[in-house]
Amino acid sequence: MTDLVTLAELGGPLAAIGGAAYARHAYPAAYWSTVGLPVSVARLLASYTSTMDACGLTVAPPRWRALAIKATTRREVRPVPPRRGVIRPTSTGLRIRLRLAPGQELADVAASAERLRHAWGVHAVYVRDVKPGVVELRLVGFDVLRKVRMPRRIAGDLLRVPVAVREDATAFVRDYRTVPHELVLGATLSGKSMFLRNLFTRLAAQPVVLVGIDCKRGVELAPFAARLSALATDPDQAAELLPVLVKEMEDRYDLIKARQGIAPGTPEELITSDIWGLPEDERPAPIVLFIDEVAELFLVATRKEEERRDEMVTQLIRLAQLGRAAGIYLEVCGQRFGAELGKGATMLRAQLTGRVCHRVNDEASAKMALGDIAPEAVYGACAIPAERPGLAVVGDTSGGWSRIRTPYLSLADAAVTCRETAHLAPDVPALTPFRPYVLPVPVEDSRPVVAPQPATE
Ligand SMILES: Nc1ncnc2c1ncn2[C@@H]1O[C@H](COP(=O)(O)OP(=O)(O)OP(=O)(O)O)[C@@H](O)[C@H]1O
Repeated sequence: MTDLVTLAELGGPLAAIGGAAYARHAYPAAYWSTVGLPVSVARLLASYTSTMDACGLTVAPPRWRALAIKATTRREVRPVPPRRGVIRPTSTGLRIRLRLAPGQELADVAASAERLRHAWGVHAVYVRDVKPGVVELRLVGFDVLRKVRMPRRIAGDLLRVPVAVREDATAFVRDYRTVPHELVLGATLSGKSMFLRNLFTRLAAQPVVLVGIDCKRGVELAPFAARLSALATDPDQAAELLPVLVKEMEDRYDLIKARQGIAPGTPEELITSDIWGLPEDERPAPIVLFIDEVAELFLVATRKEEERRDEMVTQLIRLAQLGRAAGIYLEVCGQRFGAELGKGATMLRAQLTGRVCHRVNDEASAKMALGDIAPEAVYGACAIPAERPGLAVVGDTSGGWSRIRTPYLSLADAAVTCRETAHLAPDVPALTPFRPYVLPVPVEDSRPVVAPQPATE
């Protein structure tokens, strides 16, 4: 007997939801039970009006309708819920649009999300604004952050890469064109490297220059050597690499100036255009600089190191301030990033618009990542359990935040991707001296080392 459930078998209520999408495909019964669709759809349809009423989301009907009901029937005039659109199935649950009644707003529906979740027996209900007067309810049938699978259909683009899944089952897309620089914070074993690994491998498939500073002697980034255009594995090497990047940025500004016909002496801050305005054949490739364990760049033991530190911090701040227009983006990773790191730390942090905060050891660390952009997100970050590495709270300067988790990606798989995409690394001559040595891949030879000889010879 077939293990499939079709629209016809699911009965009448589903037919009412404009279920063309259901009708076209037959889904395995296991699928339905995982996402709890039959239950929630049936419940949703059967209890829609009463649930909305109980949640305070109904309004009195328009006067003309009340009069018509009174004139034509003996029914009592009951309040009406928001008009419901077609229920659309997704791989994780359902989506449904509601047309709000006059006087209602998104916050009214959002405030009832928890009550709706219980009423319809789903894992979570999320609400988002679609357009004035219309909101979308997203019903998620199970915990999508437990075993992460990236949504299949995501529109990626140059410097726009999906890296994780949000708790509402949508993809978290790292978009360098809108959020040029990002800070990734988290305690040890919280999943920072996994985040960088996912991000790195996604970017590796694009014509983007990838540069790394990994002061943990390269243990995190060295496996990606094949795709890295430059790698510094200690503060000394970083001190040599950063001025080269700053020079590259200045050269790119000169290129933009030359194209615009602006006099060469014009201060860089006055130039509003960027490399994206250049014709494609003249446009330099974008550079993404990954810095793992940024605190290592700040720590000093001697006065001489202090000078070097100050120089590096100044260069990093310049890259963060002016890099975007030159197509240079920063991905800074660390366990803590506060004023105690020293001069320039808070100034640099202020330039890092995107914030990803994994599990942290104390509230102060969460505040360093999220306190200045989304104070409520700090509590979300403090509640991340240790047994869920990779779970993080992501916020940006718009004040919005959400919980995300990266899919598991083994280091070996990431390294293979980097080797396969090595040919995509654009050539930046200035970075050639910093290109990391790539260990040759051991080739398995099935031939015996010593040729067998017959014993009787
Ligand atoms: N999204 C995830 N799903 C499943 N396992 C994960 C995920 N993220 C991280 N892990 C696991 O958690 C452990 C720690 O992850 P990771 O090395 O990324 O942490 P980290 O914050 O970089 O730690 P450290 O700072 O000590 O290097 C690893 O064993 C990794 O496999």
